[in-house]
Amino acid sequence: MNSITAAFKPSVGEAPKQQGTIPSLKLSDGNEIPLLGYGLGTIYFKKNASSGFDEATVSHALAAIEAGYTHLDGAEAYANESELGAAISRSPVPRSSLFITTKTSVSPKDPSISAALDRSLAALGIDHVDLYLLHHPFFAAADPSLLASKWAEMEALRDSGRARSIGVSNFLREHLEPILAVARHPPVINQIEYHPYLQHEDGGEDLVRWCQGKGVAVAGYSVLTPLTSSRDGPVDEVYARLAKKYGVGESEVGLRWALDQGVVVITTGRNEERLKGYLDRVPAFKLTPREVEEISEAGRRRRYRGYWKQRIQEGDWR
Ligand SMILES: NC(=O)C1=CN([C@@H]2O[C@H](COP(=O)(O)OP(=O)(O)OC[C@H]3O[C@@H](n4cnc5c(N)ncnc54)[C@H](O)[C@@H]3O)[C@@H](O)[C@H]2O)C=CC1
Ligand SMILES: O=CCc1c[nH]c2ccccc12
Repeated sequence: MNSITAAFKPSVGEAPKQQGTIPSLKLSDGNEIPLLGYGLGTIYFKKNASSGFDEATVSHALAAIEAGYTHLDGAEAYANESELGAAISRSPVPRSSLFITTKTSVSPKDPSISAALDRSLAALGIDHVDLYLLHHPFFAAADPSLLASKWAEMEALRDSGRARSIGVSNFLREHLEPILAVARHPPVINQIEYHPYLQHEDGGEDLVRWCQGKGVAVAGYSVLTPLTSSRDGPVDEVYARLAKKYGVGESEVGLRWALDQGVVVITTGRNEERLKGYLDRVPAFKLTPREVEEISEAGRRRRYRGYWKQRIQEGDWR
């Protein structure tokens, strides 16, 4: 067992973890990231037409923080960084106990990553983010040399202290290699869609293990896809059996499948009971390597991608 999976297993012979406390993973730059995060990308509400500010989003983010989620995942593209900022400032949890991620979509219209981070910090009402990510590699589709040059801009943000850690999202090996070849501060994490129906093993290549082997941690989003947008599939029987065995919900089995591979999980939701249940139950059990593989094996019988399909079809990616 590696130090990552050890960190999220039930403690044996250690002081019991405080209920609702989420263990962390040490990143390659020495900073720590809580293994379970709450995302603001997929809780949509209509913005109030007059103020352009959505109180319902603030309430849900605040409820997540109050439940014990200290890792919050945002992005400039989600257009709700002000709402996340309001939740941060209204919450009783000190800023120093929170881990705030946001992301930039590098666009030809707005090429300065430093200016993008300043906009995000202003909207969030904070002076640094814990993790700043390049949201996707599409900006470099026509000119791959942009991967290294934009990464140098990210490194300057880390040097400035405005981003404590820097990483990428939706990157494949072909996008990471040119960066790893020249980086002073290599990306600490790659946040990707990861679930049993999208295991990134194309052509015998295992992107998750490849990243981890290079010191780039993996964070998974849409981990619960078999229970949400791609239901009635081949993993259902295994989820149901393991949920019964461990006395937990199927969502919790799905989350553990990723965590037990050392993958940080970004989930979300508006159902407070379900979210609190994750904090209570997910750290309290662990799948065996055989059970993880059983889910993976069943998942390989279906292929499904929820995000970024259109950009891939347009040839920005594969
Ligand atoms: N970097 C990127 O390109 C992307 C990042 N993300 C980040 O990840 C976060 C989470 O993404 P999701 O796909 O929403 O994650 P997810 O796969 O964890 O799904 C969360 C949803 O599943 C529902 N759910 C949980 N258990 C269920 C069950 N048993 N039956 C039915 N529904 C159930 C929850 O209510 C919630 O709405 C986003 O908010 C965003 O922050 C998401 C997409 C792309
Ligand atoms: O981050 C990925 C998915 C997502 C959710 N909401 C938005 C808004 C704009 C771009 C991407 C996304």
